[in-house]
Amino acid sequence: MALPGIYAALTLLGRVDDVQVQPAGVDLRVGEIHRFLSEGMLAPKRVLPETEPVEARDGFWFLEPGFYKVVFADAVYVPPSAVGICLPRSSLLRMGATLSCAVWDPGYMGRGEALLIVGNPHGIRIAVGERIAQMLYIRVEPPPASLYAGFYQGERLGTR
Ligand SMILES: O=c1ccn([C@H]2C[C@H](O)[C@@H](COP(=O)(O)OP(=O)(O)OP(=O)(O)O)O2)c(=O)[nH]1
Repeated sequence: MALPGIYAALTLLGRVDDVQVQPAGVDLRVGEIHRFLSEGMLAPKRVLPETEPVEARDGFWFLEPGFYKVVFADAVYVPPSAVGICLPRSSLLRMGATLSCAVWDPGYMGRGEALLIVGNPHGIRIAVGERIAQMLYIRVEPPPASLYAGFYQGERLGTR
C-alpha cells in the first residue's frame, strides 16, 4: 500500500508547496547539482568521490550529457513503518534524462542524494529548486524490527 500525498507530505521536514503533493507520494526539489572530480571506492570502508557544485546561471543549471550528483532541497524522515522509493519525474525522462535512486530505509532522516544522468545530446536545463523526483512510501508490514542507523543517518540536517 502506498501512502497518499497528504500523508507523504508530512515526511518532509521543511516547507512543502501544494504543487509537491501528488495523489500517491510527494515531489522532491533539487537543491544542488555537482560534477564528479575523483574516483569512488566501494569497499567495507567506502570512499566517496570529490565533487564540485555546478553553478547556476540566470536561475538555471545548464547540463551537458553526463553523470551528475543531485542533492535534494527537501529533508525527509522516512516513517518507521514505510520504505521510500524515489523515482524521476516523467518530464525528466521525456527530455532525455533520468534520476537514479536507491532504497530509502525506514527511519532514515536527512537530505539525501541521487544520480542524475543526462542522455540528451543537446543537454537539458533545470530551474533552481524545481521538482525533480517523486517519493513513494510503501508500508512495511509487519513493521521492521530495526530502523536505519547507517552512515548517512542525519545527513545535512539543518543545512539548506
Ligand atoms: O537514492 C537514494 C537512496 C537512499 N538515500 C538515503 C536513504 C537511505 O536510507 C540512505 C542509505 O542508503 P543505503 O542503505 O542504500 O546506503 P548504503 O550504501 O548501503 O550505506 P549504509 O549501509 O551505511 O547505509 O541513503 C539517498 O539519499 N538516496
